[in-house]
Amino acid sequence: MKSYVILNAAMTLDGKIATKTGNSEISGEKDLIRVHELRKEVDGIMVGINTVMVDNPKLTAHKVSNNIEDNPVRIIVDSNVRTPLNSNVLNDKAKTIIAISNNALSSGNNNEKIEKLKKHADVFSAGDYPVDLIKLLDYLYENGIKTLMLEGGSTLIWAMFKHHLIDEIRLCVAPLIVGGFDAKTLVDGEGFKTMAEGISLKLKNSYSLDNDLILEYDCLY
Ligand SMILES: NC(=O)C1=CN([C@@H]2O[C@H](COP(=O)(O)OP(=O)(O)OC[C@H]3O[C@@H](n4cnc5c(N)ncnc54)[C@H](O)[C@@H]3O)[C@@H](O)[C@H]2O)C=CC1
Ligand SMILES: Nc1nc(O)c(N)c(N[C@@H]2O[C@H](COP(=O)(O)O)[C@@H](O)[C@H]2O)n1
Repeated sequence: MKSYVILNAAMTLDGKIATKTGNSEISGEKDLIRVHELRKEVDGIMVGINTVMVDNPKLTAHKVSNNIEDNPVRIIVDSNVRTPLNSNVLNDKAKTIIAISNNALSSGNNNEKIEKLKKHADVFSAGDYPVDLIKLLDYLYENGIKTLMLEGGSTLIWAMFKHHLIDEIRLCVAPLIVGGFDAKTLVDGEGFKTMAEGISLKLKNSYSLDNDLILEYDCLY
């Protein structure tokens, strides 16, 4: 069994989830409240290590609650043990799991960093390289994370789609165009070769929040 995964992200009308400089402040205040209500509902929230390095997010429900018990378990997918020790995700506001690769664990080069991380987080290793997402989701489910919010970024979202691990999408489309070859889109990675291989979606809800459009889809596999 694996966790039920909800991908939540904000993108510009031209499909970017950050500008070429990594600025990702896209959606309006009402959408951010929606995001934090969702964080409060789910058991876990997962991001890739680049998101931690670029945004230094807290990944708590801080806009809607000060109660630590409302915060989801934070999961960082970090094959090479790059999580900075002063990251907000290592604060005491919620439990954190750092998922690393078996290669990073067995090389011996990261022992000191892993010991330091273990003072603030659980460290779980799966897959030689990169992190085996299927094993990770099994582990999360077995450890009580039945619902998991995936917040990004583009590389991790691609890997999760490639393995058919995303069940639902909640997307905020903001009325903005930023362009840029180097600006991250909702899904990057190597991509599928044909439309036939693409993930089919079923639109199940759409509504406006001030100037933002919220789209909700089920993934059909
Ligand atoms: N607008 C929005 O809703 C959001 C925007 N962002 C933006 O996304 C950008 C970061 O996205 P990316 O650079 O694509 O990085 P990412 O956050 O997706 O992290 C990717 C990294 O995760 C690690 N990783 C470990 N195992 C992996 C696996 N099995 N598959 C894939 N990756 C694995 C790799 O080191 C990989 O480089 C930032 O600029 C951030 O601001 C991030 C979250 C939400
Ligand atoms: N849905 C959404 N809309 C935006 O406008 C955003 N900027 C994001 N970004 C995500 O939120 C993280 C910051 O979270 P904290 O408030 O620090 O907990 C950021 O890293 C993105 O994951 N999302």
